[in-house]
Amino acid sequence: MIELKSVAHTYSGTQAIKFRDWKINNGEQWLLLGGSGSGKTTLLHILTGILKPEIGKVFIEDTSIYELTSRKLDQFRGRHIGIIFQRPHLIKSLTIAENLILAQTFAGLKTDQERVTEVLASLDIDHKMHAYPATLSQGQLQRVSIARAVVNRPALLIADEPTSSLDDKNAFAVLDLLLQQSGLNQATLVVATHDKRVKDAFTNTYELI
Ligand SMILES: Nc1ncnc2c1ncn2[C@@H]1O[C@H](COP(=O)(O)OP(=O)(O)OP(=O)(O)O)[C@@H](O)[C@H]1O
Repeated sequence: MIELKSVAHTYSGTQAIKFRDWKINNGEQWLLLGGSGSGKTTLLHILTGILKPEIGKVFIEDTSIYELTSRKLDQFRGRHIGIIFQRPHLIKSLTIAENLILAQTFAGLKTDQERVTEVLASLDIDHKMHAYPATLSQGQLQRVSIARAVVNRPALLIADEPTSSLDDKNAFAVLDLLLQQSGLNQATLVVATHDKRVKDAFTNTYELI
């Protein structure tokens, strides 16, 4: 379960952004909606352990994440949170498989080549396992970044604007993959977007105003 309790944040020189309490049960799929400047990125950073809110608490699987030491929080993030950015951030000098193995190592986990192959196969991209990122298409890179996000079986899978730069066909294809992967890996899914096209795919919505 993921819980946001009495969270608010103030950047220096700006008004406080207050976030409604939010309880997400395991396996649920949520849309985080909000217009430009409403605080979506701020909230994603708070949820993913990147930004400690000025006040309030964030619990992931009973751990109050901002009470961890920074080293423990880094490992916790690697193990329990998978993030998919709008554009894939892969290491160019490593192959696709090596990029996924690095994600395991960063999380303090043992290298598990079988899991890497399994995840790449579930996204139909295992044939590119030994290729370098520069040789893949954008759509293929997007699938690899989903694979990297789920490789450690995170409790929470977060996607930040995964569809807004895509045409209708590709936007729905990426959305299908996210929903499918969150189901396969029993991960809670939060998709942050201002892309109203994806609204119907979710029953749960947390809206920032
Ligand atoms: N580092 C910062 N310093 C000061 N103010 C900031 C900082 N980051 C964000 N803000 C302000 O906090 C508010 C929320 O910003 P945030 O980036 O979370 O919004 P958003 O919903 O993600 O917007 P968008 O959809 O345009 O990316 C905005 O008013 C923004 O100007």
